[in-house]
Amino acid sequence: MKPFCRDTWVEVDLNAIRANVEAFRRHIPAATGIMAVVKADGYGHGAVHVGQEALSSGADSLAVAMLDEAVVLREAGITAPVLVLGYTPVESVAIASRWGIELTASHAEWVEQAEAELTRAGAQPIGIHIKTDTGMGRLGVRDADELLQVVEALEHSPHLNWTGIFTHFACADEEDTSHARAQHERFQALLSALRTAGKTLPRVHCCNTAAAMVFPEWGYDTIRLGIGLYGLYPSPYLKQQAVLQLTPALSLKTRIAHVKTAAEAMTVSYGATYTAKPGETIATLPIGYADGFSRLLSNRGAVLHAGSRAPIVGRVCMDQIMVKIQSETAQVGDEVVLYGRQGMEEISLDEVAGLVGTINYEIPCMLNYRIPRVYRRDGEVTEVFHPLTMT
Ligand SMILES: Cc1ncc(COP(=O)(O)O)cc1O
Repeated sequence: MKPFCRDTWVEVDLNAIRANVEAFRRHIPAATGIMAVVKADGYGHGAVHVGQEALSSGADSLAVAMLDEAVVLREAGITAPVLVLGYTPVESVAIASRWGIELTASHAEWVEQAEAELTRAGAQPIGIHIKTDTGMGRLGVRDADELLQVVEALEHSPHLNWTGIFTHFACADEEDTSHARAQHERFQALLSALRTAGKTLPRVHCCNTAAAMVFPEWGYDTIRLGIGLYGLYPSPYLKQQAVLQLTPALSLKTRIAHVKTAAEAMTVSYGATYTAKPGETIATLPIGYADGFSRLLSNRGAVLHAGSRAPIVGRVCMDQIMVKIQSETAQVGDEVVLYGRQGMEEISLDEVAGLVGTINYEIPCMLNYRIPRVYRRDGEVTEVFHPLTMT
């Protein structure tokens, strides 16, 4: 039995994941590692499968946003180092200890509370990376005094090992590099302050995809590779620069569920915002905004059928969309590409992001539990994972 009962699915090309890791491997210094960022369920691609492929392709650790995401990786049998990049409530630190997961600290009080919690729980020690805020304005210590307070709190915490220090760039994907350079200078000053205070530095990291592309020499001990792992560029500017050749890993596909040719003028979908002319062929596809296919694509987006673009007509519904098919021979069951390539045509995540007024990062992250993920290697299906039925 097919593991899913609606003909709409994501395809993830594991060869592309491997190729993207190898492209960065060739670009960054040999001594710099690769931490594959698989938060948000691997940017919608599937954290476990992408994490495993990244680790077998040259990455040596993984990163996620929250502890729950890290536990999923461990429950799937992944034993590589996993870092939680976001804030973890102190009440949960014993879970990190149980699964051997590294956490991020941004202030000394959290360290003291975490130590007390681990002592209370009789837990094993965990690794801690200190986050420094050099200009992202999100999490992290802001100056050398704060940083030294966190280091000293860690030095007085038998259950917390200082295993890393990092910062995150806000503008490394932009043509103007002044903000990124200023952040890097602040980061270097913080590292110098630690050395002056006689501290031995643990793993140091700062680069996201954009910084790794533009400033590979800032790789330090590891880069944190997110969007580039999935074959997407951090910005239109860096896509145009094409410092690296990346291969998009995700496609979104479906099959025609219904097709008709208008005998006379015919309105389509809620609000009757589109009127098909006599002779136009309209196909109905089983995907909608409840799947994470944006309603902003109503009367704006397009799909690929028989190697041609077919415009979305009428409003995107919760579970279905309608498209104006070019070919006379369209049939129920024909494959349609919503994101990705078909023949010589492509609908890129960049194009879709532009149509809905967001960035390419958000588009795959929106695809939710209703859409099964089909993994392919060398063109063959290796596994199907359906979040709706396989929890
Ligand atoms: C702290 C942190 N680090 C790294 C990333 C990955 O960024 P890209 O997807 O742009 O590579 C995200 C993030 O929040």
